[in-house]
Amino acid sequence: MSVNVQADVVVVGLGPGGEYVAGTLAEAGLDVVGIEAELVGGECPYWACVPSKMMIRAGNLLAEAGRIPALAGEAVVTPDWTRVAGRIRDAATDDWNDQVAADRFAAKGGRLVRGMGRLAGPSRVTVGDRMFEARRGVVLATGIRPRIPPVPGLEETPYWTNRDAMAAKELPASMVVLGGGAIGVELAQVFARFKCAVTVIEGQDRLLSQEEPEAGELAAQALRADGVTVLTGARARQVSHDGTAFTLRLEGDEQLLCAERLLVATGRQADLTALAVDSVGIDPTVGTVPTDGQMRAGEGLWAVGDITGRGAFTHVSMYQAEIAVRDILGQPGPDADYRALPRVTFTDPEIGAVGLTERQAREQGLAVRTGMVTIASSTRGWIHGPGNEGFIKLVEDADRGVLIGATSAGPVGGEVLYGLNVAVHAEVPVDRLQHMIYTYPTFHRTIEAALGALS
Ligand SMILES: Cc1cc2nc3c(=O)[nH]c(=O)nc-3n(C[C@H](O)[C@H](O)[C@H](O)COP(=O)(O)OP(=O)(O)OC[C@H]3O[C@@H](n4cnc5c(N)ncnc54)[C@H](O)[C@@H]3O)c2cc1C
Ligand SMILES: NC(=O)c1ccc[n+]([C@@H]2O[C@H](COP(=O)([O-])OP(=O)(O)OC[C@H]3O[C@@H](n4cnc5c(N)ncnc54)[C@H](O)[C@@H]3O)[C@@H](O)[C@H]2O)c1
Repeated sequence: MSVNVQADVVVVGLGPGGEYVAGTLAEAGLDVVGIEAELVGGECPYWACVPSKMMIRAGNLLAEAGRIPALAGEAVVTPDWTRVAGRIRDAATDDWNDQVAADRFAAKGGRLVRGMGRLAGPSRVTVGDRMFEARRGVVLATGIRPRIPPVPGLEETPYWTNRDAMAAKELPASMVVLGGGAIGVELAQVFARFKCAVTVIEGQDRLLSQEEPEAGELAAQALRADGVTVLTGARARQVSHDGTAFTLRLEGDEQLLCAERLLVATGRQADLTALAVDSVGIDPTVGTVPTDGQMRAGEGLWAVGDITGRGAFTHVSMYQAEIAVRDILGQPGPDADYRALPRVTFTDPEIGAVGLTERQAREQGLAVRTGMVTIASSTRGWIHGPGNEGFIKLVEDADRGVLIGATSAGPVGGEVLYGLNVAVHAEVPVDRLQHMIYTYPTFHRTIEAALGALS
């Protein structure tokens, strides 16, 4: 090693989790080295949350215009992807340039090192031929990458991942989306709304298979209403590309699927071998970095964000980052608590959920009561008219009389989720929730009806 650099803290990976840890500790006066292989800010602002939500905002506007004839008159809209691509390039990503974020980190007093960090035993990280030694600790925040399934032929084709989709200057005429999870359903709907002929192939028997069955069914209905072909319980057997188009063969099906583009969205995984976590006694084959409640992964070692496997969401990475910062600064604070973990799939309708699904609760052997009411049956849903699909589903631990899970699907379903998030997090007794005043006529008033339906 030609150089040996000392610092208080070395943060590897400056996505939302690592950038927060590194920047906050630097502001607190520690000498922080932040190592980033690509762009400061990570996946979320450049290839994930932010650009995808810009696409969704645009797609939702088109869909909303389509609802005008039933309610308000005539509207003629002409979808133009160049507006979306331009906004992502100019406003969101600065043409995938992170200078602003790098300057922000430097202004806080952090030292940015560009390159691939690799652990070299406790408190040591190498980048090329440079060795960084941390006096107080190392924080791992390197995120996860697309998991490409071993479908014969796939590796040899120019398939897209989320990164290609976020950078698309124009949309293909047709696309197959492999995987009907969060990425698959969000992007399938947007692309369909911009007149791309989309087929989603999901291996499980429903979309959004981690969520309530009703959520997957609603997502499928919404996608189909936008013209998407949804194939569940389907798996690709073989993929090829002839220089122009993709051809997919499905297991147990002789029919061929052809499309201009193939988006692979079949989950994501960490590359812990590249990070050499074995040098600090962590098994790289486990796939995630185990941590305790203070985000400690070992002596002088912390981990935050997607690599911890506690929910691949920006809000989880930042929640964990806050805990790690406190712990590194020696300040006491509560352990990480994932009982009320919220997530929102930003389809139209939005599908938000918090805590356990009914099935997860039953598998824990709890005495479960559920209540479910559609948004359309509420006054606000009825007033809303077209686009009012959705429901509130509650999961109660009947022995304790508290909600332990909930799904809020509908227009602004992700916003309505907030009240349920508080209820699950704070363990507000159902009896108290049933006796509070719910504003009329709101979407969230459906929660009151769902509480009344608990059985
Ligand atoms: C299409 C898409 C849409 C999404 N939408 C949402 C959403 O709406 N809401 C939400 O909450 N979440 C969303 N997510 C998830 C969200 O993007 C992640 O949870 C979040 O980015 C995780 O942050 P992180 O800090 O753990 O890792 P990342 O953001 O992945 O950042 C890790 C950083 O580490 C760097 N790195 C990796 N290895 C090394 C190394 N060895 N040395 C140095 N640097 C390294 C990487 O270059 C990267 O910059 C979405 C994800 C995708 C793919
Ligand atoms: N709105 C949000 O918060 C948001 C949006 C996008 C992504 N994300 C995060 O990113 C993560 C990754 O997203 P994702 O959609 O890639 O993963 P995912 O795990 O959510 O969904 C992947 C889907 O692909 C299916 N699948 C796997 N292998 C398959 C195969 N060979 N053929 C057909 N289907 C197959 C799985 O059954 C699963 O339903 C999400 O879990 C989420 O944490 C969040």
